[in-house]
Amino acid sequence: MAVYTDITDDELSVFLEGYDLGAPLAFKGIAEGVENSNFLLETEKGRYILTVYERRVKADDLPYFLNMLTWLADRGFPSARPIPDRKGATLATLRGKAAAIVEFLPGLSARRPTVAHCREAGEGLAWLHLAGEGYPGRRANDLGQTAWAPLFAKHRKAADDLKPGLATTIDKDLAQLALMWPRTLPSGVIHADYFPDNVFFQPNGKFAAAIDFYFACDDAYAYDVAVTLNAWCFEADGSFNITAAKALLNGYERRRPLSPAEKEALPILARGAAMRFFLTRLADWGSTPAGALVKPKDPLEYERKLAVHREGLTLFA
Ligand SMILES: Nc1ncnc2c1ncn2[C@@H]1O[C@H](COP(=O)(O)OP(=O)(O)O)[C@@H](O)[C@H]1O
Ligand SMILES: N[C@@H](CCOP(=O)(O)O)C(=O)O
Repeated sequence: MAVYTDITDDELSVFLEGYDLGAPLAFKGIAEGVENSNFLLETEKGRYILTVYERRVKADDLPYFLNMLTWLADRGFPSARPIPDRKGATLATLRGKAAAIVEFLPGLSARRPTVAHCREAGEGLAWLHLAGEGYPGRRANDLGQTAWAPLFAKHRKAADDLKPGLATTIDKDLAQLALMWPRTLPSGVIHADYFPDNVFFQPNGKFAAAIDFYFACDDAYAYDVAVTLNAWCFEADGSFNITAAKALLNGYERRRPLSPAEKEALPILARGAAMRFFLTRLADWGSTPAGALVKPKDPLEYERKLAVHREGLTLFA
């Protein structure tokens, strides 16, 4: 359960006095998620999500994320609009930690994404990329390719503990990725964590919304597509579902056609994207705060995806 910070009823009432949202009617912690503490908040004015930022989210980055959410919502993209307090600020402090209230978005995530979900998710991602164009905020991808080797250096032992000999394999992967990484692809605002739990669908299966923009940054659009392919198109048995992948790409291209260079780069981008999530999961393995009741995500799931990409993918005939 991702509730690291507990908020009492009194604290909530005092906090809400700063907003024009009326009195609280219901307030409960949300089990899903791993990064921040999230609460479902119902007030006399409506339903909201209260987030207390923890762990990886740097306070200095919060204006970038919150202003982006406002930017996207202003352009009609279905992301959660931040709610300003009575002074117009969207960033607040609660229990000494940064916090924000955002709009509650209806919709359900797909626990077992189908090919149709993949197509819709792909289209939603392209919509997000287009809606982000012109956003004036800048944030480098601090989990981009150049960050991987230094991150892995701190966790080599954990890798060998998980699977003897894995550290040497990862070293070789990192060297190849550094040599082959594309650096001139079209770039802009990317979500960078567009996993099934961060995408909502309407009851008719249509794309409804995207949440959890706290890894968003400037990077190649096709890298975001690669992160998404990895997150949505692998089967439980570890095989890559090419039909789902083609549907995802087809959905994406309904709104934003990929250039030949982007298509050509997808296999190496997908390998790098698998490395990125393997590494953060490896770093989290065993370092989850006591009492948070959060189950760390399995690094080996991404090590298996990495192994598939080592063999190379054929996405376009
Ligand atoms: N704007 C929102 N509208 C509706 N539900 C939300 C919203 N934001 C978060 N949630 C709920 O909270 C859960 C955790 O949110 P998320 O941002 O993914 O957390 P974390 O950053 O900790 O991973 C989501 O799975 C979803 O159920
Ligand atoms: N998607 C990442 C972990 C981040 O979790 P989220 O709940 O913020 O999406 C992973 O699977 O490793």
